[in-house]
Amino acid sequence: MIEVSDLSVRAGGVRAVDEVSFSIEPGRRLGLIGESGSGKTLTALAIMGLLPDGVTATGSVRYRGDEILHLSEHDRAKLRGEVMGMVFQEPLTALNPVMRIGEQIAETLRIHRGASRREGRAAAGELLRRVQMPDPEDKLRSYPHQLSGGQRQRVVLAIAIACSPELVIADEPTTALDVTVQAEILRLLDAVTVEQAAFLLITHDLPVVSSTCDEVLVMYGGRIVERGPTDAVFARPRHPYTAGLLDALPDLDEAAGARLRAIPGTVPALGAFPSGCVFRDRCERADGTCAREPALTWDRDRAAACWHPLGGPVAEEVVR
Ligand SMILES: Nc1ncnc2c1ncn2[C@@H]1O[C@H](COP(=O)(O)OP(=O)(O)OP(=O)(O)O)[C@@H](O)[C@H]1O
Repeated sequence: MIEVSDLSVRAGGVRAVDEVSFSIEPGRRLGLIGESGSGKTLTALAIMGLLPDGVTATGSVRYRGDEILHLSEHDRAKLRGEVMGMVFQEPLTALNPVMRIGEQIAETLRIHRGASRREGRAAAGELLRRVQMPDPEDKLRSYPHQLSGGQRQRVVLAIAIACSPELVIADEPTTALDVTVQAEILRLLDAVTVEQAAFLLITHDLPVVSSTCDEVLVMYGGRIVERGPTDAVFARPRHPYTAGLLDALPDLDEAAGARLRAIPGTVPALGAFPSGCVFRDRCERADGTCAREPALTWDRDRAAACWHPLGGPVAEEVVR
């Protein structure tokens, strides 16, 4: 459906994305991973037609066979609403600070679907329910600053899926959120994009890719250095960079029989832990001695870890 061929992006005099090619088929979930600065965001922005001034793209991006990379801004904006939706890292920058939530969602439907004011408002309420916003009718009248970060990201998601796009791109959709709502937003993204056609997830979070994506692309220095079915790439990484990324994760098999390894220097975050993480309001250590919050429990049959947001891992243990 979306075919990217030899896409290069020049930013600040350098080729930040270097002849990248891949396609996203309907119904597929593609993970784009790689270290900071490897070119993931610029790749997504080039697909969306949202590159900042002075940043230029060459190569080809095709939608249903038609070249879209160099369409006029007017045509790109139309495609963005109708065919592609994007969820950004920081929801505040994606929302208009002086416009009520309901109007922002309804505006998308008015522009792209020709909805009347009333229809737009009714649909906005329904979309807020779909993204599981608490008190959706009240929230329609709120301004972005009156919502929490997680609630704002739900609004961005509602706008992104308002016109049932064929592709949803999410760029680090949970990085800016409190750790306690990250898992919830990811579950929601997963659920709403199941109903959509294709999903491109940009993240540093390998466990999330592992549990969400069918295929994965690994970027390094602007190039794709490895690609393939997620299970195969994670089980047998061929590129040393991918192997290095995977090595940075705690090993659950090891954990089943021994103490878990702490990752030196990492701030505990969802991204540092394997899939199957469950966030609780309070720590759920087996012996019940830890009352810190928030805390993380993962794979409770085999291992559990507690951490404090400022102090790093405070305890790691095997639960038998
Ligand atoms: N507007 C810009 N002008 C100049 N250079 C830019 C611009 N935007 C990005 N770059 C540079 O392009 C390179 C790729 O940036 P990009 O944001 O795509 O990386 P990324 O892989 O998404 O990183 P992160 O995971 O930190 O978001 C980086 O070196 C970045 O500094």
